[in-house]
Amino acid sequence: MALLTRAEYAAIAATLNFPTGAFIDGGYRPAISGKTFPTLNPATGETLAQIAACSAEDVDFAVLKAREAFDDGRWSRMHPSERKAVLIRLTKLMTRNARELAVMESLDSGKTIYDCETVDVPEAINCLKWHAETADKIYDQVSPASDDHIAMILREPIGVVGLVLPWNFPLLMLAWKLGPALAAGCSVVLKPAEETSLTALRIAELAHEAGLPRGVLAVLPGSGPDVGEPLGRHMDVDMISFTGSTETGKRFLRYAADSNAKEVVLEMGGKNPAIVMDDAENLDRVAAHIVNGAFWNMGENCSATSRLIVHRAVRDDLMARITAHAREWVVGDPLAPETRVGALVSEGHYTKVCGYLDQADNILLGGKAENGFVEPTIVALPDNDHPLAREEIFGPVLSVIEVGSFDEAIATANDTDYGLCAALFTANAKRAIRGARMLRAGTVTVNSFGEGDITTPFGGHKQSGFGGRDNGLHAHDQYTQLKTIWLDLADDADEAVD
Ligand SMILES: NC(=O)C1=CN([C@@H]2O[C@H](COP(=O)(O)OP(=O)(O)OC[C@H]3O[C@@H](n4cnc5c(N)ncnc54)[C@H](O)[C@@H]3O)[C@@H](O)[C@H]2O)C=CC1
Ligand code: BAL
Repeated sequence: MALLTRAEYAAIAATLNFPTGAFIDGGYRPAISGKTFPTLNPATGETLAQIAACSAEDVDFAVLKAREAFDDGRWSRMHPSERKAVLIRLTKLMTRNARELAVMESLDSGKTIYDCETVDVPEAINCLKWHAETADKIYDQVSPASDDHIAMILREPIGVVGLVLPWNFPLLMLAWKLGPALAAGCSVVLKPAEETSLTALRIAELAHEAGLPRGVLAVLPGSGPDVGEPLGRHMDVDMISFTGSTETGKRFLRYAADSNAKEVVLEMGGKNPAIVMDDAENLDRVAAHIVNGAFWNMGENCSATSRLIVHRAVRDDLMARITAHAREWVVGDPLAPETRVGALVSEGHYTKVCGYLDQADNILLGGKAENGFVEPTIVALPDNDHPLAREEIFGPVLSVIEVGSFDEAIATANDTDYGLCAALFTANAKRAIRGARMLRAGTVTVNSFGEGDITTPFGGHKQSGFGGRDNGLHAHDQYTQLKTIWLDLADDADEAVD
């Protein structure tokens, strides 16, 4: 789809109807308390809408309706091909409303319209479609039991699941989790991040227009303590799938331990290294990957390349190329199609990122921050112990650490509490494979930056991940549980029961 002009996007923005109610049992409704909270456009500070501020009583009601729906089988026992048809209809409705979703997402999050139009919306549609297609293609198993028995291993939907989402990819993270959860037949209570509730609320409406039965999907806007915690502690929620900070992720483990030992899958923070060795080829291409990895989505990305670990033999050449590429990234109005770096998601987050800029002594590029916007910034660090090398900044800030050998590069890369993604640039095939094996990360890319695609599992080692994976068929493991059914086939007359 060709991009529009800034004026055309502004005209669409002016016509948008923002959803404001919680979505429970097939329709929008106010929070039971009647309370609301504002959702802002971080690029302008303008209030877009007042949204229902849900709390524990809304969680109870949504879970009750989700449980009723699960138990009566209106979705969980619907024929898989019919579940698939409903989900495919949802993707068609999203495609029909793609432009509206892209503009809504950009206004609510500060993300660029360029990314919303070319990545977030099309990839969310593709992701839901991919999982929809699996609904009638995943088979159960029969075990190698004796001739007198048959043992079936069934994969059943786990039940009522709570999906707790971050604000950096509101629609895409929704699709990563909602696609496999609904394809598996689960009922879903979804909590968007309080900064970015709008597109999730709109998707719930489109899903019901597509034929999703009432009760199967609830969307509850509100704060972490008011909605996330009661969901995490709920005795009738079977599983939580969370994406966000490591600190909040760990809370969900405590909530589960204190309540019903529900399953918990956590996709958390990262401090992702990109290693560039002295034998890396085509440094200009390497530079383009590093810049994209560090500054795409304002660096508000769990897989962002935030540490460049570079061999000193190529450092100066590489840095010249990286700064040249980074200067091309236009910062500013998210609705202008040429913008590549929009606004940070909130004033609070902007203040946090500015606090890191204040700790940077040796800024090689950028460093300017104004009214919620931060320039792509490159900082040289003396070593890997500096706070900019250790803490997740979640802003467009790339730290550079110089090393003198392959072993030092790998050791520096692994010297972190996180283990989500890593990149390794080298022309030496043995080093590439050895390095990829030695790096403690869920995804390692060689001579590129990326997260894989919808077919490959995504999640972290160490404090970046727990309990399962998003994406690929592995995502379905989160939302299903195994059941074994043994059948005795022996002839009654021949068989003595001990
Ligand atoms: N891995 C990732 O993709 C993300 C990482 N982050 C990191 O986290 C930092 C802080 O951002 P936040 O928005 O505060 O992340 P967060 O992890 O607190 O928020 C993620 C989700 O958890 C919910 N939540 C927050 N507190 C909760 C609680 N006590 N109980 C239950 N649910 C709760 C939020 O409402 C949101 O829906 C960022 O600066 C960034 O470093 C943030 C968003 C996504
Ligand atoms: N990059 C996708 C996962 C995340 O940032 O939350």
